[in-house]
This record gives sequence, structure tokens and C-alpha cells, in this order.
Amino acid sequence: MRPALETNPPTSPVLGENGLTQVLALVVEEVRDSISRDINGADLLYSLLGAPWLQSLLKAYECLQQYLRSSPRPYLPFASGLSRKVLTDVTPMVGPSPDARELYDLLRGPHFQALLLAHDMVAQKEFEPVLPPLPADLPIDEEAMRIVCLVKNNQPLGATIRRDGASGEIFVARVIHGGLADRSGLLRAGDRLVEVNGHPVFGLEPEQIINILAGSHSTIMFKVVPITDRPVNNQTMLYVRAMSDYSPHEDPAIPCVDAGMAFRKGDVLEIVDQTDALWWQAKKLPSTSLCAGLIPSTSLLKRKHKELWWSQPFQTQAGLQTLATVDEEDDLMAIDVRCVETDEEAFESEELKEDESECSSNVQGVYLAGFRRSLRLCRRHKTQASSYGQTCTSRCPSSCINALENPYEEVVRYQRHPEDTRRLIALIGPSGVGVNELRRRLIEVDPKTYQGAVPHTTRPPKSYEESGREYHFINREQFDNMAYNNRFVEYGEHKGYLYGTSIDSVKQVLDSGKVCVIDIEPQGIQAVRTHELKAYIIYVKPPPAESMKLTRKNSQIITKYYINRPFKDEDFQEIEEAGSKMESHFYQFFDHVIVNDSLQESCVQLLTTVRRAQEEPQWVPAFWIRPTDQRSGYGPLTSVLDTAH
Ligand SMILES: Nc1ncnc2c1ncn2[C@@H]1O[C@H](COP(=O)(O)OP(=O)(O)OP(=O)(O)O)[C@@H](O)[C@H]1O
Repeated sequence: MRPALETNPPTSPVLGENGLTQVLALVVEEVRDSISRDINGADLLYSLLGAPWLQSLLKAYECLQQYLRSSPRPYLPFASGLSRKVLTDVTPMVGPSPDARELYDLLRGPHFQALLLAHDMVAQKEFEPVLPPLPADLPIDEEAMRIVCLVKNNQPLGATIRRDGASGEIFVARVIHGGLADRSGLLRAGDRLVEVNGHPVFGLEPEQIINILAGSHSTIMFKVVPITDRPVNNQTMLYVRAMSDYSPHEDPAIPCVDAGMAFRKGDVLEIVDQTDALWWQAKKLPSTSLCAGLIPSTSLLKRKHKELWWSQPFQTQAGLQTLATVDEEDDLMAIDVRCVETDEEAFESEELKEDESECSSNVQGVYLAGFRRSLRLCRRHKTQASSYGQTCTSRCPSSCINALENPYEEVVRYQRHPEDTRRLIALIGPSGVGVNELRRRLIEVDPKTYQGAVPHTTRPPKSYEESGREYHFINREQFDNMAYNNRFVEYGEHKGYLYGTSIDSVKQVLDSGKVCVIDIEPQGIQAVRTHELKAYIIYVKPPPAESMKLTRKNSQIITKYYINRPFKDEDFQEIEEAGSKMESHFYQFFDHVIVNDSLQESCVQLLTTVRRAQEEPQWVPAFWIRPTDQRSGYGPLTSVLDTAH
């Protein structure tokens, strides 16, 4: 700041009449200097301070301040009366002077007359409400009643009622945030209803009252005894991502189906009211609606999920275990007898050919790691986790979230700072949909920005391979150690060798300032949804089988038995089915979905999405952003949601 400003004591600045404008002018000058010194944000601040609306606002403020000090009094109590009298005097004048004519025109002007009218209203203090006198014979024990008159429009009233079983009295059960009743500010949960449109409601059933309401036309009149102890609303705004689907129409327990709000897994919800322990009020984002809807609270939804779980013991439960089902089906893929591998050596040599061809995948001198066939095939053997006696949950306890335990995941808006490491991009999709094709094309577009992670393997290196380029070659003990210490995003076994993508390989790419682009299987989701990697997960969705038949005419699929072979109809069917299973279990973790129909369009969409993921604000789990000590286990989410009543 300039010395001129520094000399003023900050607590008691004595500003002249145009004090604020002067101060602002000095600040603007200061900010202009900062722009030339290239100080971050100075540009934005300069345009904000120079905005015409801010100048006008300041002028209005200063005028008000000035008049507050001088407390002006009306010159006349009835200025429009005087103006009318002058007009009556001037009208009959024969050959009035130019001054008299000008005065006449001025006084007749509608704006001038409106100004005088406003002046008189202020002078006579007509803006103060006139209340009717209280009746003299008011009984002492009379309860304070409030008469509420609401104008009906097309919107629902936005309130529910309940009947007290013991007393037969009717109460407002809840007022829906942003609804007609809430916006009136006159009806509150707990108010006792005495009359509706002149009908006493005592002893009536709620349905009868609803019929009275339905029959009323332009206005609804309530007579209520207001609640005396209003709960203090000290809740903070909360945003969550739904981890499961919910439909009020399929929930017999909801207090009012019409007030309920359906949501799908992955939807971001703004929780606007948690006063009720069972039923919260929320809006689905992005939302243009003023009115919130009822959704089950965390504890209620957990209870519902548990009840469902117990009532369907033989069904596959949503969550990470479902992988087994998807994968088993992969393995049970109808095996074409002609495809069965008979000669290990012949296969090996074919693999070698393929490896050699992949060796040449150098783009601008950069080797594209992580596209090897053996690595991709090993990821289809899903026995690895059990063979290590570990589940995903035990591998990454801090971030595993399943719908049964946490039906809502708390999220916050996150804008990556340009100096922070880039977010990991993880592509996921059913095998054969085109995940690797898209990933490869993205990296090839700009290998200086995008890069895959170098995987680890226990397989011995081939003559042309270099450690750290195709793979990090390590021994089994080292691999086991890394797996034991949760250092892999995912890993698996192929032909007796272990292959895996490590967190450190991903971090190495991110730390070099590049965007790391990997593909993952569903069991890798939790390992990348961490504060450390901040993965942005893109689901590559298969288009309908019929459409794939057209677009994949010249494409080839990698299988366990053939290195490459043309797609068959069964492949499309399988990809489609595997896709819908993947969606039904993991959709809540997908930040973006690309339907891979036309390859060209998918590539463009991928590039745009990946850029947006780095540059634009996104909803991310709150535990990524919270301080370290709050970032363990389910703690933050559960405690925030369960205690915030
Ligand atoms: N949109 C598309 N149109 C036409 N062909 C495509 C399209 N997307 C992918 N392909 C082709 O489909 C084949 C399978 O794609 P890709 O190898 O990327 O599968 P994937 O999803 O990575 O599965 P996996 O990991 O099991 O190999 C490749 O030959 C690829 O070129």
C-alpha cells in the first residue's frame, strides 16, 4: 500500500464526504501498479474495482451518508398540493410568459409528479404499516394466533401435516425448504393448525384437510397457533454424492411421496435441512428449482440398505464383492474349441512378435508404457486378490466406501491450483470397449503432456527390454512386499508372473508435471480415489451391440487365445452386458462417461474432458481436501453426516 494510506490508523479512518470514492481511487491506482508488476489476481481485482456498478453503488452510499448526517426534513408536508395549486393558477393565464410556460410544463411532467408524491409520502411517514386496534375485550388466556393467507399458484404448498394421535390436534409436520409455505416465512414445523379456509380442523383426519386445501381456489387461509420453541437452525451447507439410487415411489415409509426427491447413484445433492433425524431435505445439483425434496437421512438409508441386504441373501450385493461375479462371467466366456491354446511355445513366439511391435511404439522419442498384451491379459485373471489373502477393503481402508456403509459421500468443490500436480486420469470400461485405444490415442496426441505409468513385473526382462521403460523388473519377494504395503493400484498374475501398476509409478509421472493416464479395473477404483492421486475417473461406455457391429467391422480384439482376431457378435453382447454390470455397481464413482461409438468423436471428447478435469472446478470427496488428521477411515464422512442434526 502507499504511504498515504498507511499513515491513516486502520481502525478509525475519518473520511470526508467523498471519502470512500477517494480511497477507492487510491486502491485502483495501487492495483494498476500491481498489474504491471504481474501480481497474480491483480487484473481481476482491477476490473472489479473499476466496474461502473460499484462506482454507482458508492455514489448512492455516499449520498445516503451525507443525508444521514444532515438529517433533512421535508420542506413542505404536502408539496403535490402546492404544485396542483400553481397549475390551477397558471392555466387560465392569457399569454403567459416563457417562464410561466416552462414551469407549467415541468409541473405537469409525470416523473415530476411522481417525485412530489414520493416526497409527500415520506414527509407524512405513510410507509409505516397501519395496524388495526386490538379488541378491548380480549380474554387473558387467549392463545396468540396467526392468520396466514397464501396465494395459490401452480406450485405445491410445500408443507406436510400430522395428527397427534392422543390429542387429535393437527400440526404442521415439516415445511419444505424453498416451497410456497417456506418462502412466506409464516408457517413453521410445529405450528398447530386451528382452521383452514374457515373450517375448524380439530379432530379431522389429515386426508380431510388435504381435501379442503385441494378445493380452495385463489387463496388459502390458515389460522395457526405458532410453535413457541423454534429449533435454532445452525446447520452448515453440506454437499454429498449419492452412492445408491433412491425412489420415493418405491418407499412406503416416506411421509409424503409428492414431497420426496428421487436420485440416482452419482448425483450430487445439496442437503439444505437436516433438522429431522430421519428425513432430510435436499436439492439435486445442478438445480434450477427453488423447492427442496425429502430424502432419507444417512442413518435411515443405511437401515433401508441393510434391510434390503438381509431380505435378498442370495443376490449379489452392490459393492466391491460384485467384481467376482463380473469376472467369473469373463472367465466363463464361451470358449471356441478352435481358439484353445495348444502350443505354449507357439503362443510365446507370437507374444514376442507382439512385444517387438510394441517396442516400436515410440512417439516423439517417448516409449508408451503400459500397453503390453501380457499385462492386459493378466488383469482379466481376477484371482490375484484372493491369492494374496487380501480384499480391496483391507488394502485401502482409508478410502473404501460402499453404499451399504456410506450411502452418501460428502463432497466439496475442488479447483486445482495451476501449480499443484495434475489429477490422475483413470479410464475404466468393459474389456474390448476401447479403453486402451482411447488412452493410446490421447497420449500420442501430446506425449509431452500425457503419459502412462510404467508397470512392475516379476517376469525376467527380454533382451531388448530396459528396466523402467517397458516394465520395472523386480523379484517376487519385492513384488509381494509392495502388494503387502498397498503400493499397487491393482495387480494380477499371468502365466506364473505377477504384473501390477504401482502408486509410485503413477506418482512419478504426476511429479514430473505430466498428466498420468492409466486404465483400471473396478477393484482399482478405491486405490486411486485418494488425496494423493485425486483420480478423475472416466467410464468408457459401450454403445448398443448393433452399433458396435457397424463401427468395429475392421477392428480386432485381444483374447486369451488369439493375439488379435476380428470381433464376433458374442463379443459385442458380452461387452454390452459387462458394461451394464459395471455401471450398475460402480456408476457412483464415475466423474464422466464417454460412449465410445465413433472413435473420432470419443477421442475429441476425451481430450476435452481431460483438460476440463485439470482446469475446471469439480466435486471431489471431502476427505481429499480435509487436513491430514481427519483423513483416515470412514471417520469424516460418517461423523459429519451422523452428527449434523
Ligand atoms: N470407437 C471404436 N470404433 C472402432 N473400433 C474401435 C473403437 N474403439 C476401440 N476400437 C477397437 O476395438 C479393439 C479393442 O479396443 P481396445 O484394445 O482399446 O480394448 P480395451 O477396452 O482396452 O480392452 P482390453 O483391455 O481387454 O484390451 C481395438 O482393435 C480398437 O482399435
